[in-house]
Amino acid sequence: PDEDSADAEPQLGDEEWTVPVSIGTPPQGFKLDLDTGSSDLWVFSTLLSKEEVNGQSLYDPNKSTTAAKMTGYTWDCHYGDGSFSSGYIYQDTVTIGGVTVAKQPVEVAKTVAPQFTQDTALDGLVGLGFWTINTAEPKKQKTFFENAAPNLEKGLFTADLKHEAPGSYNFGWIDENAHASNITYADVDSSDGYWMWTSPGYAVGDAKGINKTAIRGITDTGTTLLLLPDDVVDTYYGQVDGATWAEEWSGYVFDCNTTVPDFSFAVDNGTAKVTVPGEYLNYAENGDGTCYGGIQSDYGVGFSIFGDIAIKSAFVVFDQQNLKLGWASK
Ligand SMILES: CC[C@H](C)[C@H](NC(=O)[C@@H](NC[C@H](O)[C@@H](N)CC(C)C)C(C)C)C(=O)N[C@@H](Cc1ccccc1)C(=O)OC
Repeated sequence: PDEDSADAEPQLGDEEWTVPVSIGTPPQGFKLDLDTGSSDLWVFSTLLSKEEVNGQSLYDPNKSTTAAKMTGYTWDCHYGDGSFSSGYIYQDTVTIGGVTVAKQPVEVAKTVAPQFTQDTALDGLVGLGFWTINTAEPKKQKTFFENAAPNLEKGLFTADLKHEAPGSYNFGWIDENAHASNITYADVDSSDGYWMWTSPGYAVGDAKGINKTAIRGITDTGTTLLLLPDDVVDTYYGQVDGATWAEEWSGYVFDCNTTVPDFSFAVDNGTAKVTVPGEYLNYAENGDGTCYGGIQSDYGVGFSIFGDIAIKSAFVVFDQQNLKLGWASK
């Protein structure tokens, strides 16, 4: 079907993926990070002081004939990585991958954290979580997808991120050519507003069976790494020669020449599993001959996070209509 697809460009060495988004009339173009771990659509704007802008594209509602200020509304985001952004809200026409939503609440940034100012690769976020964690006041607003879903063939979207290559997000349809195996679905618990699910277990390297231990976590396209419970992380690095937890990097590191084993997590009752190649788990060079692992601890978050390192190892279906999360190899 001519349903809709948005190419996702990998940025900064697979740290984040952005897609082209147009807002307003005439359309103003932006590179936004589709983030299933949050539910606010916000964009750098002309309201920002110039010290907080570093080349990002700025949305100017005064230049859009379809912009309408939502008087009295504000928004205020605080992310798990300590970053933040806040401002006012306009309704305007938003188009992503051929899907257009008129009157989409567009949160315009008046303040952004230094992490965002420094991140020249993105102009804002498109939250694809559930509206219950949208931060708009006095009334929470629906996400772009929740507003678009009624006009889509299916109430789902898919993420097909790739290692150091452009990926794609599709809205409303499943591209059967994009995945190799059957799609195995897990139940989603949306009560915290995230795409929360439970993996029944994991395996390190080419181990045949799985260690049966429940891993409850969210699938978050906006988080780069794979953050797991300490016992799983310790078991994994127990099989990585010379891996140690380094205070200075506040994480597990190992010699860059180390062969790093695959990591697999089970879906459903363990019948299916997703294998993250060891190559993806040697995430980044620290510059001193040690490399930073793609698997790290979820300590302090309260749940695990299946971030981009896991997502780019599979074809993922975010089925909001049936509250299911589908995983397939590709
Ligand atoms: C803006 C609000 C959204 C929903 C925010 N979401 C998040 O922080 C989740 N996703 C994080 C984002 O994907 C982030 N990495 C995107 C980049 C570009 C900033 C985390 C939990 C994996 C959140 O839950 N914030 C928590 C604060 C928090 C969360 C987790 C850990 C610590 C602190 C909050 O505001 O709760 C009311």
